[in-house]
Amino acid sequence: MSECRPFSKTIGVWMSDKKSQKLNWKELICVSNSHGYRIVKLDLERPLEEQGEIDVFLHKLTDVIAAADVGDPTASRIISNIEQYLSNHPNIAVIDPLDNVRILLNRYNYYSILQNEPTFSRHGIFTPAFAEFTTCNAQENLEIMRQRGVRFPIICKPTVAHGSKSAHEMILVFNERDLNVCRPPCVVQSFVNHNAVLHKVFIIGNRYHICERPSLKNFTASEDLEPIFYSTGEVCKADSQSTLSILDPHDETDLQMTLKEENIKRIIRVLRKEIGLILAGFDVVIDNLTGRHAVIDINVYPSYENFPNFFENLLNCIDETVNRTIVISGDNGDCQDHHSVSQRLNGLINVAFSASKLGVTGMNIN
Ligand SMILES: Nc1ncnc2c1ncn2[C@@H]1O[C@H](COP(=O)(O)OP(=O)(O)OP(=O)(O)O)[C@@H](O)[C@H]1O
Ligand SMILES: O=P(O)(O)O[C@H]1[C@H](OP(=O)(O)O)[C@@H](OP(=O)(O)O)[C@@H](O)[C@@H](O)[C@@H]1OP(=O)(O)O
Ligand SMILES: [Mg+2]
Repeated sequence: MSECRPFSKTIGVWMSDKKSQKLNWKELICVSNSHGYRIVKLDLERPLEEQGEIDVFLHKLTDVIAAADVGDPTASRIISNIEQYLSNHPNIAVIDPLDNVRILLNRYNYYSILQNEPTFSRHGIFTPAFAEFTTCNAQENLEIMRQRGVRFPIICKPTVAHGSKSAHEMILVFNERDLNVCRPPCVVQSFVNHNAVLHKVFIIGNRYHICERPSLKNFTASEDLEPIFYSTGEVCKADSQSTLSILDPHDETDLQMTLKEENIKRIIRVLRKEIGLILAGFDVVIDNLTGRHAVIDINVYPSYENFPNFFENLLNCIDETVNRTIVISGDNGDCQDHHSVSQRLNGLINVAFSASKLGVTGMNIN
């Protein structure tokens, strides 16, 4: 931890009550203070100008942006006040810029970014085929699926990826007969059998942590199976014990599938370049037939569960962003360089790893 020094800068923080209650504020304040920052909790109901000067705006506004996008007047007012405030104070470091966050609010948008990434396929990385339904017309939707190569079984996911409990309500559909359970606007995606293992990657700037979670067992298309409704939280949290995660006996004998660390780094680089978030996460499953890595979800400012030294890493990243300074370690040794944020997000240099019982942590991927 850095040595104590007087506070020279202020971090204004806002996140939902749900997220705020999970946050260890004491530790955030302590680590921030040791880096020379004071923490101010912002009240979005009051003018930001009245809440003191800030140097950093650290937020998770997904819920509010999502509500504003569907016309909620309070949320719209809050977002436009924040945008006005940030445009009046261009020197505030925003983690993360609202426009970048918006990209991840829509599943169709971010799957399209992943699908269009030319370097992925040669490294065995893909996003499963997907399509968007905007109406309830089952015949039309079937045709859309055919055109886009989406095959049963499918997972139907709300198009809006964040901002409410309902964003995480999923449906597994096994045949065209049951396509009418899909409620638009939604994205349907081909199901990838992955032996019920989910790899979650949490990213803080140039640092990341990978951990394993339970996931869905293997399925095939079937005329007999009824749709399965589930919420991500019931199946894919560290302590979830869903029967949907119990492999069938014949699945147990399948080959073990290994996560390719190199591929995780490739995905991180692409996300930085195309989406440009400092605080993000994504989920990967490994196709149990081909070993290819499927990116099935990207998240804004996720839970960071078990991320080693989360606050220290966060503050280091904030320091780098505020100072627009990074240490680049390459073959020619360490050097200091000054970059704009976008240049910084595009840079790719060095990696060092430390394995832990809880997962794998990578450092300095840029
Ligand atoms: N294409 C797929 N193939 C196989 N399983 C999938 C696929 N898409 C999603 N899943 C399963 O459904 C779960 C939820 O999907 P997804 O990650 O898209 O939802 P989410 O609610 O956005 O998740 P999170 O809470 O991590 O943000 C995944 O963790 C995985 O178990
Ligand atoms: O609820 P948890 O603590 O598990 O965190 C979840 C987080 O909720 P939070 O915003 O309250 O942190 C979710 O945010 P929204 O999509 O709803 O905005 C999303 O990022 C999930 O991926 C996180 O789950 P994890 O990826 O870690 O499984
Ligand atoms: Mg998600």
